[in-house]
Amino acid sequence: MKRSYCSTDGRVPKMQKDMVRASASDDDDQDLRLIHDLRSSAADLFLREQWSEALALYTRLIRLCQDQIPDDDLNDGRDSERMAVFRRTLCIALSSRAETHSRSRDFGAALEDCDRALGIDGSHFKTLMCKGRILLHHFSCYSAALDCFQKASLDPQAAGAVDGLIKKCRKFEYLSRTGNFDLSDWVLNGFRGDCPQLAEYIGPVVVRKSDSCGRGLFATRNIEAGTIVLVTRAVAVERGIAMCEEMDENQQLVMWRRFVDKVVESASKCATTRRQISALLDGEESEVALEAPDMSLFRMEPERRECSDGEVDAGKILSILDMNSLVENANSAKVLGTNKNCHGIGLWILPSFVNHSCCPNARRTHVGNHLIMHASRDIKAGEELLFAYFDVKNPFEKRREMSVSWGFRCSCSRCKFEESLCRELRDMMEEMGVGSEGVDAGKVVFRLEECMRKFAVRGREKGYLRASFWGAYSETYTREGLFKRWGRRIPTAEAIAESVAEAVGGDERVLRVVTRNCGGGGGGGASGMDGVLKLGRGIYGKIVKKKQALKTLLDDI
Ligand SMILES: C[S@@+](CC[C@H](N)C(=O)[O-])C[C@H]1O[C@@H](n2cnc3c(N)ncnc32)[C@H](O)[C@@H]1O
Repeated sequence: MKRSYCSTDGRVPKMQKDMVRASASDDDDQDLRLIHDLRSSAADLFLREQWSEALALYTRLIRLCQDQIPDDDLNDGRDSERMAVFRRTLCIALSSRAETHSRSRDFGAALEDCDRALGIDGSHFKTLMCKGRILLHHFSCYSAALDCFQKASLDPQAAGAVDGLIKKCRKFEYLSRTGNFDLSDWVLNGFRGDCPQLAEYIGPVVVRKSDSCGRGLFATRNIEAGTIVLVTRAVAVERGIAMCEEMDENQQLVMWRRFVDKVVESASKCATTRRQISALLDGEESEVALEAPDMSLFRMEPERRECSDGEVDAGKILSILDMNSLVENANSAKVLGTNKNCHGIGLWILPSFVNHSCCPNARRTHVGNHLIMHASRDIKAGEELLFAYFDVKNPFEKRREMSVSWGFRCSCSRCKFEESLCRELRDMMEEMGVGSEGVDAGKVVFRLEECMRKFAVRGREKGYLRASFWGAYSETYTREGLFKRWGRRIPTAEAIAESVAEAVGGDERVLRVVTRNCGGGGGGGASGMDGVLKLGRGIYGKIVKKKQALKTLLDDI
């Protein structure tokens, strides 16, 4: 609604001019009053956290200002006083609407408004702060966020308030480049206070086609055991506290529903999130036909951002979540800083491309809503990084059942080896009661070791079979009576733990066997301690640099 005060030929008679001036100034007063009223009502709604109502008023205010500013007057320097007021008000209204969008978690729309406000006033303090915070906390664009805060710091309003954010951007930019994370202080402090804020980090990994399992995550260079390869925040996580150790079915269902709603909401508010989610495998399609996405999909660069509300197919999301969501408390994972009865389920995009193996080489640690993935064994360049989707310290048949319940038949090197065990060895194992219920665990261990000697099973394959009958080993080494009876006739707990960890990766149960068997966290002397620390590195990765922090984590087992 742009008003013209001119007659068709452009000239206005004197009397008419006076009348027009008077009515224009009345109109002006009215417009300014309306603007003032809208601003204060919107601000009031904002303070009361009534986001959608506040958004509606800010949108009216923005339209009103825009209608007063002729198109060619934007940014052309011909500013009348009146236009200057509208432009200033438009900038403030856009900035306030950006803040409101941000509070209602519509970060894409918030950024669009920030950019429009900064188009009017490139040094607008409130907008620079809003944009910087969104880029830092939501889009993980640390350099772009730093740029905003540095500009904001020149404003007198900054008064040192920006220094902390500038420092944080610099630190996060460094972490996202190097992966040099260290949670030692938080661990040594007994996980007190807020959990550490982590930067997004994509290490030496790439998504590409895997030979037998659709797409997978592969190492782009040799990776040493313990190295962090990925730190990434969840699209959404839902948690609940179990009354007993496990959640009942009803609780699980409620948690799942809330989780699905959160993912759908995130997807509906951000096009990048929608694109990332739709690149994941869903139960309906064949993974053979799926292409590996470009790694740029996982980096939220500012120029790739095109966020806005959009349609989401909730049915498809549900099917994707079925295949890709991860529970935090799993044998292949460690949750730091939460109560043991707290159970969480979440969706992390890049880790969703990690396939399963019964001899995995990667593990995850959960800190807040972040997933930290590390190599649990040395990994060669070009090798696939693999998680254990279920407890792989089980015999072959049991693992086969579990992989089928996941919808696939695992054909990892360990499954292939155990499937192809020669008939005689299998018969001998069966005959000796290896793996049967009710058989003395020490005897099972003793007999299995005998069998492997007889059939010259060596190295990693020995570790595979030991891991398959881990239950018997664990019982034998931790139950005093059993250990007294069999201890001298079987290998030491450290030797078994090392062989199992080499073959299929260690976990807390393996560590517990070593520490208990050697009489406490120190293990048996210096070499025992070295073994424990090595196992600990495999389980926790290099998330704590200080040895004392690692010892604290191990003591907690
Ligand atoms: C979370 S997705 C892993 C990424 C998936 N391969 C892709 O292309 O997106 C889980 C699915 O991958 C496949 N998968 C994972 N590990 C496998 C394995 N060891 N053998 C066969 N298929 C596997 C199964 O279809 C499983 O349901």
